[in-house]
This record gives sequence, structure tokens and C-alpha cells, in this order.
Amino acid sequence: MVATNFEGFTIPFESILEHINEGICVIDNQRRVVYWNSQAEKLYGIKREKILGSDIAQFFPNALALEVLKTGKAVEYVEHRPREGNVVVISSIPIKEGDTILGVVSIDQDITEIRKLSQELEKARDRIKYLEYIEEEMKKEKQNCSFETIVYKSKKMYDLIFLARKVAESDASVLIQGESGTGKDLIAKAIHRESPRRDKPFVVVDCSSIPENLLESELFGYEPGAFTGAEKKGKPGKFELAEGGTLFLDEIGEMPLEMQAKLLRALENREFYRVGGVKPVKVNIRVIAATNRDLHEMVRQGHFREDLFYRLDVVSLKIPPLRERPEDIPVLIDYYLKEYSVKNKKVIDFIEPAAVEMMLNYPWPGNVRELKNVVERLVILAEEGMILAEHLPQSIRRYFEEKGVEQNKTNLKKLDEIVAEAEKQAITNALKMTGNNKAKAAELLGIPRSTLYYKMQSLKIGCPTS
Ligand SMILES: Nc1ncnc2c1ncn2[C@@H]1O[C@H](COP(=O)(O)OP(=O)(O)OP(=O)(O)O)[C@@H](O)[C@H]1O
Repeated sequence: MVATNFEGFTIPFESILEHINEGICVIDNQRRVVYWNSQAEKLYGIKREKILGSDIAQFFPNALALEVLKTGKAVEYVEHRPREGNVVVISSIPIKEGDTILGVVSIDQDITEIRKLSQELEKARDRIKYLEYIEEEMKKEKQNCSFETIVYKSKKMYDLIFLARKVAESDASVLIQGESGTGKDLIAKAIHRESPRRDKPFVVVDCSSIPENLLESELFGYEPGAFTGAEKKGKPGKFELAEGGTLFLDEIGEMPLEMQAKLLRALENREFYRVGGVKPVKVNIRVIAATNRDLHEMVRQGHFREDLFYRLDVVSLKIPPLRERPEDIPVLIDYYLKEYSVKNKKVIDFIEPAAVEMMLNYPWPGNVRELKNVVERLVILAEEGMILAEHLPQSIRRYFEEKGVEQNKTNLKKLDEIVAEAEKQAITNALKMTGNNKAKAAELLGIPRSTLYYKMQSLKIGCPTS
């Protein structure tokens, strides 16, 4: 190796070339490898002793250096994949003396890691773009906050939403019934948002959470000084606050009977009295009521006024529980996976099939609310974008464990039946073979005679005719 002197200092090129990060290969004009540094050894896994002096084409038939040796023209930054998983960038420069080509030096830079990192970066960018996209889509849906936010695929829900959309255009009272978590609230809001009253208030009264003695003033408001502890100026009730819009009476089944009578009067006359008031207040509202109780049954038992029931139940919407519309489960899982992926900035790439299987077969007593919470939990617990069955809450896993035990019990019963069947067959055969001689049959079967009698009786075996 040539060394250059600079003011008496010999520059150790060999040592420098040995320690740089690029693989260096020099060939002479006979294509023989005359220099091969340690980085090239590492890069290509070929020891110096093996390659030095050999024709480079033996090791790299398509080596760029061969081309450069022919043309005498430098080629720079060409990407090359010498081995599976390796990416290098090669520059090959001819070594010339005048017009004569003496050889070629190639500088190979391993960019495998850089390439990997940039691919990761690209992937991360794609993920962010994906999350931004679904976030945008969901925002659009939420802005409407109408029927677009209701996720379903089942015929049952399709029919229900069809009816709800139709009724939204009218002013009819609506009674929404369904188990807790089936989406009564969601549908009530959607009806309001798609009704001509959409720009007016949607006022919610949760009849189950207001103490009985306050319910009247909550609904109808009160006049100044109506009762101790009341605000001096008096206060408008929910009826007045909903003027022009929709009053949503949630958990109507919890309303006390006495209050039901007052509510009925207000709904029929479209006017009411504030507590302590003497002047009737006129209102223009639409009423939507909801309950998870069986109102029909409550009417039958005298816990709910029949006249109020019919007043509210002009249009009846019964939301089926999730277990009765399993086709909705996958779309709901998908929807909430997207929602919580965005919220938690996590992309889910994989869900263990067992987890999906369990979610599809679970009866969801808490309906969509329960499913939504479970999916949120799964996204939070997911590691490296993977959701596993073990991430499901105990309640669901226990359900399947218990089901497994039941299953085993029935399998055991089957096993008993199989054994009895086999015994019956063996005894019948033995009796046939011995011409119904029970002593001989017992001997043949290797059991005491008493056991044979017992088995014949319990398995209801008569003496077979041959
Ligand atoms: N079809 C659906 N699509 C999307 N989300 C739904 C659907 N049904 C219910 N949800 C969601 O499930 C949760 C519970 O729904 P909601 O509060 O409307 O139920 P509910 O029947 O009013 O329950 P409760 O009787 O306990 O008040 C909400 O977060 C709601 O957004």
C-alpha cells in the first residue's frame, strides 16, 4: 500500500482503510482482487485469504467493477443486494495512468440498517396517516351525531333504524325500550338531530336519579319562594328549557305514580304550572321516553299508568339486546377498535382468533356499553399492536371456563352411554354364543354370575334368540 509523506509524517493509509466503515475492494486490470479490507470481509462474509489474487467474477459475477474496468467510466452510488437482507451502495472508480486502466477501486457502504430504519419510519408515518384518517372520519360522523353514529348490520337493527328515521321527521311521542346499554340514549339523540327541531334544545331528564320530592320542580320549575331552599328568583324546569326542542325522559319506568299523573296532564294540555305558580305555562316540545323496564308488565301490575303509557307509546321502538343480533358484534368491535386506536394512538395489527371467537360467542349482558368498554380495555392492554385472549376481562374468560366445565360434564354423560352400549353388546354376544347359558356367558366375559344378572337387569337385556 502506498503511503504519502507530509512534511516528514507518513500517513498510514492501510490502517485508515482498515478502520473505515466502507468495504473497499481493489482489482487490477486482470480482474484479480488485490485489496480487500476487513469491512469488506464483514460485509460479504469472505475472508481476505480466500479472495486475494482470485478473479472477482468468481465471487461476484455481476460486480460493478467489471463494468467499470471495461468502460473506464466511474459509476457512483448504485444500490446492490449482495445477500438476502443486505443492502449496499457501491461506487466503482477506475484507476488510470493516462489512458491506460490499471484497475478499479470499489467502495461499498452497508445501508441495511439505514434502510431498515427508514422503512420503520415510513411505516410509522403510514400508521400516523391511518390514525389521522380514521380520526377525521369519526369526527365527521360525530359532528352529525345522528343515525350515522349508530353501528349495526343486523336486519333487526336495520328495521328499527328505518322506523326511527321516519318517526324523526314527525312530532310523535316515541317510547324507546331495551335493556341497559343497548343504545336508547343514542337513538333518542339521533331522532332529535334528524328532526325539524334539531336546532332547538335536547333536554334530558334522568327520572331515576332525581329524588321524588324534587322531580316536580325539576320538570316544571318553581316560582320565587315556592319552598325553603329554593332560589329567590325561581327557576325554569326542564319542560321550559326544552321549548321548541325535545324533552328526553330517560328511565321513565322509575317515575313515581303521583308524578306520572302530573306528567300526563302536562303532555295532554301542552301546559303546566310551575311549583308555587298560578299561571299556566304553555310549551311546544316533543317527548321521547326510554326505559329498560317492561312497561307493559308494569302497567299490568299497576305500577305505571296505562293512559300515560299510551300517551308516550305513540311510536314504539324496541331495541333488541346484543345477544339477539350477533351480526352486529363484529362491526361494533371494528368500530370501537378504530375509535380507541385513535384515542390511544395505537394501531392494532393482530387479534388472536381465540379472542375474536370469545367475543362473538359471549352473550354481552351489558350490551353495547359492555362491548365498548371491553374493546377500550383491549386496545389499552395491547402490546406491539397485538390483542390476545388473555387481555379479555375475567368476566368473559370465566364465562367460557364455566361453559367448558358444563361441556365436559355432558361429554362424560356421553362416555357413560358409550360404555353401557358396549357392555350391552358384549353380553348379548356372549349369551348368543353360549345358547343363553348364563354361567358360561359370565365365564366367557370374565365376570361373576351375579354381576351378569345385575347387568342384564340394569341394561334391560333379555335372552337373545340366535
Ligand atoms: N349501535 C350502536 N353503535 C354504536 N355505539 C353504540 C350502539 N349502541 C350503543 N352504543 C354505545 O353504547 C353505550 C351505551 O349506549 P346508551 O347509553 O345509548 O345505552 P342505553 O340503552 O341508553 O343504556 P342505559 O339504559 O343504561 O341508559 C354508549 O356509549 C353508546 O354510544
